[in-house]
Amino acid sequence: MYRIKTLNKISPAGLSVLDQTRYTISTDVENEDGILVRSADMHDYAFPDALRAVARAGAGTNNIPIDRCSEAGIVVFNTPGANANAVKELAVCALLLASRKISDGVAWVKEQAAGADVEQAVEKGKSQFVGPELSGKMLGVIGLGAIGVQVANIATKLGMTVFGYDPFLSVDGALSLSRLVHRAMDLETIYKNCDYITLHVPQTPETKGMFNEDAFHMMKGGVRILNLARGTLVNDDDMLAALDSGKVACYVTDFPNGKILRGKNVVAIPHLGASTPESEENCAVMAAQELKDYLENGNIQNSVNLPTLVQPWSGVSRLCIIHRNAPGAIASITGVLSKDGVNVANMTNKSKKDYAYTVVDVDSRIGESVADTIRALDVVLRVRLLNH
Ligand SMILES: NC(=O)c1ccc[n+]([C@@H]2O[C@H](COP(=O)([O-])OP(=O)(O)OC[C@H]3O[C@@H](n4cnc5c(N)ncnc54)[C@H](O)[C@@H]3O)[C@@H](O)[C@H]2O)c1
Ligand SMILES: O=C(O)CC[C@@H](O)C(=O)O
Repeated sequence: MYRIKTLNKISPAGLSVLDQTRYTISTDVENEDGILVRSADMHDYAFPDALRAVARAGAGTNNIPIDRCSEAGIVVFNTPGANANAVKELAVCALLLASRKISDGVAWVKEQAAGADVEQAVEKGKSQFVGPELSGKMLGVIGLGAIGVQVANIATKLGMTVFGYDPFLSVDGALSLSRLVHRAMDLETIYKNCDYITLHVPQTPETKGMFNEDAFHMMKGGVRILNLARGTLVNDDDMLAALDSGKVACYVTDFPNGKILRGKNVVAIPHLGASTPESEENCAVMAAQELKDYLENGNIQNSVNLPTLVQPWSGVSRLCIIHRNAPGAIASITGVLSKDGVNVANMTNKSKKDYAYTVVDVDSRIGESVADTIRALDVVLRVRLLNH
């Protein structure tokens, strides 16, 4: 039986991917083989010995200690694109919330409910909630991944002139991007020209705090900012000052905290970007499939710390070896096999930055003693032996 721990509420459609006769799934299972997680902070999580994989049902993995996982030979998966449509739809809503004073207006109407003549109060008071149209305005999209591309494309259909910035734009991203979207080659172009700016980058050391005093200084007065990516991309103190001075006319964030809520013209959403039944299901199903294929077959797809490697079974035993991406690593592994008289039926090796993964199918059933000898090699971080 594989033991799977869930650290957040995971859609039942995802859990049903894991056959109950082979998987025990619960929030309090111990010494788990795999974890299914959404936004729970795992930075202080003590890894049990059995833990082999963490599957993030979502895009951002900044809640997971990736380096610590890699060193412990734990594969971290995410679900690229599985919630992109949900976030794109919320981004359209956020553009309107940033423009039309809808949330203030709605709250104000509720306050009038106690008064005698709501209709009259509405017609008299509505002028305080006037806000500009999107059509004809300039939008800057920072990060043209699964979400940014969709936001950029749909904004062109709202009549906006769209600039997109992504120095690491993938081939898939480029192919999906509307020809109406202009490519900005630097952030300055976005900051200096855009009336609306929306963030769709991951939290990395480079992007953390990127919206700071210097960035606001370059922006147009009255710019409207959307942040459905991560709260930490924005320096809250600098944002509060920019809101106060009117440099930023409105800040719509999916990541409220006690400090930013005190700012004027802040529209705070309770992290609803991916909260649709459709995207919760997509993410959970994809995460569970990734976990299952890794635990049962050693295949890796959509990992953020290890390479993609899918090998059809061709032997009776399979060694799955996570090791450092170092010269001589493969030779030392095959050296152990030939010394033990083990014949290799098929073997694949792939690397990603400092780490590599080797899958070896062998013709004969081998025991844990071969795996133990490989485990003892300096370059090796984790070895699993699977039998077909
Ligand atoms: N609000 C929510 O519920 C919600 C839901 C999904 C994702 N997100 C957040 O949105 C982020 C993006 O999601 P995605 O699915 O589009 O991810 P993605 O990986 O498909 O796209 C991210 C893009 O950002 C680009 N990028 C990285 N660093 C950059 C930089 N310094 N400048 C410009 N571009 C840069 C990458 O090249 C990539 O194209 C996630 O990392 C997550 O933090 C939030
Ligand atoms: O799980 C969620 O609700 C949010 C996920 C989102 O922040 C992501 O990065 O995919």
